[in-house]
Amino acid sequence: MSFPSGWINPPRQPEARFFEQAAQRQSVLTKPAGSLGRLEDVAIRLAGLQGTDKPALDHIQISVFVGDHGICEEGISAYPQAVTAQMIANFANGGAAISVLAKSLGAGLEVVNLGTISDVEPGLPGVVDARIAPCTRNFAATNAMTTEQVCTALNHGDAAAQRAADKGCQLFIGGEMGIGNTTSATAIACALMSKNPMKLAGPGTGLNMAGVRRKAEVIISALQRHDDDQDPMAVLEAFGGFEIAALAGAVAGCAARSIPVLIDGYIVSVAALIAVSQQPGIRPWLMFAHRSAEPGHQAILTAMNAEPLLDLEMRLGEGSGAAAAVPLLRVACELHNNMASFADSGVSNKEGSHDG
Ligand SMILES: Cc1cc2ncn([C@H]3O[C@H](COP(=O)(O)O)[C@@H](O)[C@H]3O)c2cc1C
Ligand SMILES: O=C(O)c1cccnc1
Repeated sequence: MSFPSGWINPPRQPEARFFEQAAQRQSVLTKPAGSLGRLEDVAIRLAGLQGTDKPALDHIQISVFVGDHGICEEGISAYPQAVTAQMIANFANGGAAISVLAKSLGAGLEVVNLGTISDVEPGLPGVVDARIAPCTRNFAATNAMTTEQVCTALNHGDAAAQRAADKGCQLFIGGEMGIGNTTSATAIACALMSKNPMKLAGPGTGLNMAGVRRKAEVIISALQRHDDDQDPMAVLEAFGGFEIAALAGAVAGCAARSIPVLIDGYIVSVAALIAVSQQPGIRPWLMFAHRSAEPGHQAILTAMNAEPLLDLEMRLGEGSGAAAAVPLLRVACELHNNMASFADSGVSNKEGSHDG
């Protein structure tokens, strides 16, 4: 199997003229310059990325990538691994946070099952069967994934980006579910950024202080085996997981298809960091929704020079933080598209004229 082209080739860059036009429009709307603060930036970003003078968010696609983690053998999560498969049914049955959010936003939702330890009932609506193996291998002992598995997962992510493109997606949100994946994500982040796991490891689903320490120690010893290779492929192979690799493939696939991506919390940000490490040209296509309560998130945001919109102390994942930011993005578009200009409204601008 070959790598998706978005993984190998740099994406097209968004065109400067749409950003410039949108910034120009913001400057003539009936408000003091800059007074809508970051809502102005959001509208300009979306207009620029969508290549339009009227940014819109009528077609939002959410793909939740799911996979189990061998590292759970080390006791690094507060929850049992069986929850991963159980949550697939919960996503499909509408009971998960992201299911409720997607419904309320009118967004498309699909769940990409990359492999779980426990069985998942076949034929659940909205679940894509992309099973690679029941679980990654325990990265405390060996590489989490083979090269082939990483490549397959990247392609599953790219396929999700293609499905989104086929539906005319204006904004893509990737989510994840996989008990143990904050450990995998932390190991990846530490490897890519040469950070100390004692600084980045956090409670995830709710470890106590001793649990967080133990989690950091597991990562420290795995990093020693890994021998400092910061190549994104090597890091994915070493630390997994299937859903994180697929997310990196989806982010790259969206950038390759000129689809803006709204990045969720800790785990999705790590997947974005992998994709950006592989292809720096992906970064302009990403917007960052929220700062997770997971303590390591800020370091990852800083590495990508990202200032997220929200800080609600959320720490769920599933794409929920990104979904929670969508109403704000929509408000930014409404204001941008529908406010009157000084010239149209007869309101005087700073210079006392109406033709601004
Ligand atoms: C019921 C439940 C629903 C979730 N939805 C997302 N996560 C989040 O928690 C997990 C990561 O935390 P850790 O590394 O500590 O296991 C991931 O599945 C993530 O998506 C959930 C966790 C649970 C328990
Ligand atoms: O911010 C996240 O993505 C997150 C944090 C804790 C657990 N699961 C996900």
